[in-house]
Amino acid sequence: MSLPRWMEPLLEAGEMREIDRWAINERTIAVDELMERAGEGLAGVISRRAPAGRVVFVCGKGNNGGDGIVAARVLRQAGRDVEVLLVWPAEWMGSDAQAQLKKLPGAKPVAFEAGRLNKAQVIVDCVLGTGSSGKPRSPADQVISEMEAAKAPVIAADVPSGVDATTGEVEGPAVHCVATAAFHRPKVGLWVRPGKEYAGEVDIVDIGIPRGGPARPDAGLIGSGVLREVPRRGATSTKFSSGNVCIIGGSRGLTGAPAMTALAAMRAGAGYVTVGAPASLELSFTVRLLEAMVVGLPEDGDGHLDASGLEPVLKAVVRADAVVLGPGLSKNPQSQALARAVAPRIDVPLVVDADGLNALAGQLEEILAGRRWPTVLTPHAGELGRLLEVDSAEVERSRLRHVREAAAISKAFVVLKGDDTLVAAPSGRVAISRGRAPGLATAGTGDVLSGVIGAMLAKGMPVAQGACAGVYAHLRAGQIAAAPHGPDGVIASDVIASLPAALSA
Ligand SMILES: NC(=O)C1=CN([C@@H]2O[C@H](COP(=O)(O)OP(=O)(O)OC[C@H]3O[C@@H](n4cnc5c(N)ncnc54)[C@H](OP(=O)(O)O)[C@@H]3O)[C@@H](O)[C@H]2O)[C@@H](O)CC1
Ligand SMILES: [K+]
Repeated sequence: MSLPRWMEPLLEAGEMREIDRWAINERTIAVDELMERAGEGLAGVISRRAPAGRVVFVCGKGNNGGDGIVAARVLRQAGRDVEVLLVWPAEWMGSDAQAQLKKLPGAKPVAFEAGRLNKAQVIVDCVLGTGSSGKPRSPADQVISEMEAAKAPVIAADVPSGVDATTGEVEGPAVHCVATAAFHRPKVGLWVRPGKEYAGEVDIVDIGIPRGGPARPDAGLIGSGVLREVPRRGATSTKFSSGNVCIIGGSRGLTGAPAMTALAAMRAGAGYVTVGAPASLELSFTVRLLEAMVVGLPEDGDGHLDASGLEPVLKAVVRADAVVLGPGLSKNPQSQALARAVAPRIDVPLVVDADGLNALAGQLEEILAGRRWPTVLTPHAGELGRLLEVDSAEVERSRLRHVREAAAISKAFVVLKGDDTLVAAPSGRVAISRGRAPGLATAGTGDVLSGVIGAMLAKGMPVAQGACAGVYAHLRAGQIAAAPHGPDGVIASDVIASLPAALSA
């Protein structure tokens, strides 16, 4: 199935190779023609981003190196001071790259030497591209470390060397680039951390591959078009048709979380919001949430939801169109047992967040197996690690693999939060947020996200679309909240207040 209109496709290395092969074999476009356009495009990116000074190209033996040699020729012909350094002996290079070497005017390429990087105003990384696999091996590893240590900014051809184009994983040395010239389409690894941190700005270079190629990408960026899919209020709307969200959570000391989830759901357009929380805490919600309903639920006498509350919870959610389970729930064993009992019994779309997720740790498959309605899980790396029983550092190393694994096991849609928020479907499809909203790096913004997604699902959006609309609106609200004074000092309440503007754009 092709990606929805609001997703901008990203390619894995294998998919790019398939497209290249198709263009060459089926559309009779010669490799050197593709390489010529890639090199010209790369030269254009260099001219725009680094218009003056010496350009030092560091070229590997594959076609990525060939692209660099074309760009070096184009810039030399335009009068730029250009040097080409080869990582491997010229005779080891692929035939297409060797052919380009012969066309290079001016000084011959020389073997790589770290000292030569000192004279560069800009370094162009053409060592490894989509043909690379695994940790960089010698001599590429040493060269990559030297480029990383050099003072001059680095621009990458197609993908920063050391970054896995398909996964964004970085197993050994890699180069932090100010920009990456992505040929044909950006590769997935440019948008997934840690690879994303190395890619810098991503400039897309058209290399003349026609439409209609063979690859059916399964990953893409969430585009602004997703907000056009959000149902809007109209003349015949009622508070119920706008979306009825019920939030179950809260505990002594953790009343802010469900309150923010509720406010976020309302600001994202839900017309009717209920908070179900420990009975002794009812007043704190009543005074804060003027527009929401509050239902006091059985508790242990110390402000924690009690496992005996299953039936009252099911009663509280009976008219809801979507439920958010977990904000402020706490790790109290009784409350966790309640969450495990409630999750399979909710017959509307369910968002599980925060301590609701911790309740599912290690039992994802069993607990969610009985659900007949879609589920969205919204973990950060630590919570995903607990769900899958792996270290959070391991999740951070391979974010794409782990989010897909959790979605496959749980049959839920999994939203792995971060600057590169990843939304994985059980099918393996992944939608990726562009990110770049540092204002969101503060307490409570996760509670806001679960409320926004809850509102989208309550409005009846299909689950993948609703989750992505929620992620996009939340991101944009984070950017709007930071606009007047920068990201520092943004608090989650500012993000909530910015949601209507984010959704109206
Ligand atoms: N195909 C096309 O039509 C077009 C492709 N285009 C461009 O080509 C790029 C892909 O080119 P590519 O496939 O030649 O591979 P590329 O990334 O240059 O180098 C791989 C070389 O490195 C080696 N190597 C591998 N892993 C390694 C490691 N871990 N550590 C060290 N070395 C390693 C491996 O050799 P090995 O030692 O494994 O035999 C191989 O020689 C793509 O990104 C785009 O820029 C454009 O020009 C448009 C047309
Ligand atoms: K590269």
